[in-house]
Amino acid sequence: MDARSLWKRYQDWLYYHEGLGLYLDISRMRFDDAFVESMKPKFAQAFEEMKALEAGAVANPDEGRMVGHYWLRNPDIAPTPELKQEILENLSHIEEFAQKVHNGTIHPPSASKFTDILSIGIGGSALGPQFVSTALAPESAPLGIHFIDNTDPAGIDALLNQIKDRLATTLVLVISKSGTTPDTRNGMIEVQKAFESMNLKFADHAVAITGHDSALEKQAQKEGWIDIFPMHDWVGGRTSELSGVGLVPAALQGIDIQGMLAGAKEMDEATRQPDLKDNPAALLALSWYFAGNGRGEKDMVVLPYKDSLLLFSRYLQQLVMESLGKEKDLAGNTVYQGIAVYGNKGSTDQHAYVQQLREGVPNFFLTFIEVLEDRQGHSPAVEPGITTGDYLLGFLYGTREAIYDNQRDSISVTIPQVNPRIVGALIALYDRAVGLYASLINVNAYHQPGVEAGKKAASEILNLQTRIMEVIAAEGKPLSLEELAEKADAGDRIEMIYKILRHLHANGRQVNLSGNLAQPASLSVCAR
Ligand SMILES: O=P(O)(O)OC[C@H]1O[C@H](O)[C@H](O)[C@@H](O)[C@@H]1O
Repeated sequence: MDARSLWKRYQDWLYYHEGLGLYLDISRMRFDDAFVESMKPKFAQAFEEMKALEAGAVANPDEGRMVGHYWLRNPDIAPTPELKQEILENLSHIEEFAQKVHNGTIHPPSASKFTDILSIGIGGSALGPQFVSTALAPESAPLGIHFIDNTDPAGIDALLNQIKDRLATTLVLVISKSGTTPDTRNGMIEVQKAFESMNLKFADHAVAITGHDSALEKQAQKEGWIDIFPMHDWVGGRTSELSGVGLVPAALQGIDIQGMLAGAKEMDEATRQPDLKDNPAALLALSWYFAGNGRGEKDMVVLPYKDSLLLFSRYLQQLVMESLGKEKDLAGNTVYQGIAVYGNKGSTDQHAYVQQLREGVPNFFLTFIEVLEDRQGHSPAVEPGITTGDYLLGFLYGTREAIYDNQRDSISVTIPQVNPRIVGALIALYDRAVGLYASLINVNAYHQPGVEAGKKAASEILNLQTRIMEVIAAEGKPLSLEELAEKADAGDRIEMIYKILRHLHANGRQVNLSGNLAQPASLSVCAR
């Protein structure tokens, strides 16, 4: 297509949201009118399903749950007055709590104010808060935030070392919708021990954000933690940033959570439009469907050309891949659906993998995110009349042109600046795009059966470790791996037994291994 035709296509398909100052350009997705026509019946159904979802239908049939994250930013559309009331009360509770922490009404036993937040959570109980903190935390945030989002002992040590002098003034958020995620429970136990080692009462520093009646809620109540914020079963982890999961840490950092909610609400109104061309989420879903032939045949590469949006791609990985990456569709067909997401940040990534995107395997489509405001304040020239921000613009659009010239498609989202309203709007835009796309491919976007399989397998490995340790302790003399597996009635798990013993040995724990670690059959093990 020549420049003139491209310019016309750009204008024909340009979406602009005046209130938010957000542009969406899908002109570099090379679909034709026939494709758009062919998709209209699917979109009509998708809009119907989305309307029912927002009205309180059980849109998550596999778990028998409603899907209500849109109600969080517009309680008026909640399906019952009780739900509306709960949402409003929870929001007031969050704002009052943050205010009391900021003014010292709520403070640690030995100081007038809390100085730091330690957030312990994983998946949707971490990725949203991490993305928003990186994007929006003010330089002068009243409290700094730190995240334990994994059960890595060294990672926990590194973080605790970082804040050890401020533990006495640290507020701990334990975030877990289920209240039973092992990684989060482990992090909490290690942090509790750190507090106890410094004669600090953990409960005087702890807040729970968790599902009603969860094990975590019961623990927080029993131990008298500072506060508990409820999570509803109709908000999934990956769509929980505008629930207490995201709003409590954001408010504590002095981020304008009402602005986030307002931006999301404004975007939700835009993505309710039944006309494809007036609906930015539908335009995204159309582009994704086209790119991957409705089967995720191409990966979604997300490239924000702004450091503060660094974690947006990581946030989208969970939102997109945990929602769409499903083996079965709603009719029970095996479909192996999904869209792989990766990315980091623009211009930086041009020096990493953009080489492959430009010339290599064409198995992706790019999403550029352009922020019009370069910075707060004046930019010096790095060349006559040229600033660093001009370079960023040049690199973004230069890359867009270079890949398009080599038949690689891209979407461009342009926002005026990174602020709470716009971040809220971006979250809402992708919530809806994923929901519409899920309808187009007929999958349930709101459950995650695959994750349970992983958790189950992990607990079986831990049970095996307990079993073999019991056998080793009882035996009292060296055992070969074969003998140990036999006695533990785990003959088919001998390789895992070897790996468990290798890990214990590497950490100097409980077992003595003799023989050559590289020749497992030579090994014999006895209790330390
Ligand atoms: O918030 P939690 O219940 O601890 O769950 C944390 C995460 O666990 C699993 O990985 C789920 O698939 C995620 O959707 C969830 O965000």
